[in-house]
Amino acid sequence: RGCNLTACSSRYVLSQMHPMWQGPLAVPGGDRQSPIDIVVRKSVFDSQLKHLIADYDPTTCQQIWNNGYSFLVEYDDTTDKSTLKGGPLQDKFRLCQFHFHWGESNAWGSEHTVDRRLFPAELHLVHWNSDKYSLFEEAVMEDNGLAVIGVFLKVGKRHDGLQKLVDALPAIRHKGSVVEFTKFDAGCLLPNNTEDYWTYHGSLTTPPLTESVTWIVMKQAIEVSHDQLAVFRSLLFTSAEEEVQKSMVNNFRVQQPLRGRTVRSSFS
Ligand SMILES: NS(=O)(=O)/N=C1/NCCS1
Ligand SMILES: [Zn+2]
Repeated sequence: RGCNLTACSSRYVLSQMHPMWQGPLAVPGGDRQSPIDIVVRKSVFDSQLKHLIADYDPTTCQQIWNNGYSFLVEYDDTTDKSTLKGGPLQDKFRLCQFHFHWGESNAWGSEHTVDRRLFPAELHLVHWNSDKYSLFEEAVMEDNGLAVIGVFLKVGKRHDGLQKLVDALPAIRHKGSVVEFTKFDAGCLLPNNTEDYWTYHGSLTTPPLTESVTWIVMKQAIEVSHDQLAVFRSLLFTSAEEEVQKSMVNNFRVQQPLRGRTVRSSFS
């Protein structure tokens, strides 16, 4: 169970596609696409924004796999055991998976930017609205269906919580490989400061690119070591059968027009 990057039919014409995970350049009628650049001085402080309440149960962690775009850690989302509430959200959202986007070098890799500042990688914790819908696949099509927390990664000290995940990557080098991965607390990947975030209405950045996401982008990055990031780059886009192996790097989407949207901040 749990959602994944591929388990949804994309309704966009393939011919408009970039490399598969880029999605089409312009989504037909898309006026709330992601990712975007967050222009700090144009963000609007909203005192009504609450604390984020992430309550993740490590026993709901099930597997880690390479889906050919990224690697994802999937959670059992058949009950409300790992949930996100508060922040900009009116409802309770269930954690279904998390994954990352990164570059071939530490100079770039994140999908969102802050005043054009790029980070070497970005974590996405994907949740769906379990107050209103009963499956991810349902929620993914609805305006208020999803909530994704974005956390920037920067190069610094080793992240001890991340290491368990890094150690599992060699076993899922190829597209389509999956291994059991349990008792992982996704909360350990959140920054110490979860009070300060930006939030805006946007879309998934990989197919189906649906405009169903309340984005919550944390102001504080987490630190990971250079070597930990290097292991991300040892993954492959390609399956074991393919002749030409392509390293899994630069799996981020190009930034999308803001189209008049307001980015709100939880801090002034
Ligand atoms: N990168 S993302 O989290 O916005 N895209 C997704 N597509 C399907 C599940 S999450
Ligand atoms: Zn993502």
